[in-house]
Amino acid sequence: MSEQRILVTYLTQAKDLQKKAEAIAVGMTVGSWTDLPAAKQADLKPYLGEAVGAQVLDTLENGESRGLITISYPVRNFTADIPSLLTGVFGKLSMDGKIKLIDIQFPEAFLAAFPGPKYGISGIRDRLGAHNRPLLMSIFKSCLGLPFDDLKTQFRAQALGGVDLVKDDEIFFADDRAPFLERIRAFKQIARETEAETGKPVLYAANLTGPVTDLTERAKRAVEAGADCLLFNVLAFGYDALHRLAADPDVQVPIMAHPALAGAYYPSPDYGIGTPLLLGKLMRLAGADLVLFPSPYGNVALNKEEALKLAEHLTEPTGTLRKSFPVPSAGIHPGLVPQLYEDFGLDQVVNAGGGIHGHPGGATAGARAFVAAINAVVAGQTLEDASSESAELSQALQKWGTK
Ligand SMILES: CSCCC(=O)C(=O)COP(=O)(O)O
Repeated sequence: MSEQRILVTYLTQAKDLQKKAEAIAVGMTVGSWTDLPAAKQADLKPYLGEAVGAQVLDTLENGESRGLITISYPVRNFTADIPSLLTGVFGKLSMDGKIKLIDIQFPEAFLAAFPGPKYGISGIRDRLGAHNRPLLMSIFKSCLGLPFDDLKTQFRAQALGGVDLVKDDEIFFADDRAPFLERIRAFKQIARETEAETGKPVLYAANLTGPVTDLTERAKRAVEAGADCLLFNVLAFGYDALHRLAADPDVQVPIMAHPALAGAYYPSPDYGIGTPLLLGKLMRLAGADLVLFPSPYGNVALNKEEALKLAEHLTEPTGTLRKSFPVPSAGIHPGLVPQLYEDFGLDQVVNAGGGIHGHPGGATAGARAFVAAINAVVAGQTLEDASSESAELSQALQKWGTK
């Protein structure tokens, strides 16, 4: 493991990108190099970073070059966790002028220290018995402050429409009117009733909240209460909190990563962390079974190339890590299902809040419209054709159109 190296790519600008890369390679590892006596150099060499590439993309008006630099770091510099990794390759560097962390490539030995998703795409599909189509998820709109009975009614309505998963709103922390364990038990009972009626199971993703020191215990209690899945605000709690939940053998449920806070990291072209790494590679490494991210077409759209790369990182072969489900989200309505299918394929979760609850016929009709749209695209049918057999889909297309 000690001979292996981690390759890190940054987007930055400088008069001389190669020189900047060399300075970072030293500065982020042993601190100084040329000034060290030979004996000290020999001692520290195994820890020294190395500039392995500099690629100019643009020449700026001030004469500087803007481009990609790649630095290799010895694996021995890190402990097997994401806080060590991010601090080691981008900690103080993230505050040192225009520099954006774009990608990290891991050697097998480093990857092997991370268990990754416990269920992944295949485990979730097995649990639902749904293998040949995108899954469908509905989001509570909203949760905060609502009486428990209203939430039960909302849950039943969504489940009756045929969704595969229902998730809490990510801002549902103050849940005293519908406490975490009580609503897990109540929704489980409703899920049993709706499955008896529709023949379809539905999984409920409950928002896991609380002090970070209590998370594992709360997750275990959720599992004992019958939880199917946990929603988790990974960036707010930190990747390592997800890692520890995913690695715990008693937390036997899939974990769904919400991207809340991601906008504080990725939108700048010059600073922060690129989305494919932030919400793709690192979420999977930390153990997310499903990862929500802004789709390229909705109300908080992500650049399409980045969204596709992000999904690729969640699903491409990576060591022994299971694949995470891409969940392109925000502003999704049934008319977007053909585009979602074209872009993200079979292995995705179609996810909607407003696109289900805003249906003129209510949430059950909204979910049915999505089910009809998903079945249509998988069968190679147009939505227009499918809408002649689904009044709910027809109404949805009238309301939202197909773009
Ligand atoms: C920005 S990705 C997270 C999407 C999300 O959590 C959400 O509530 C989307 O709701 P919508 O009504 O836009 O489907």
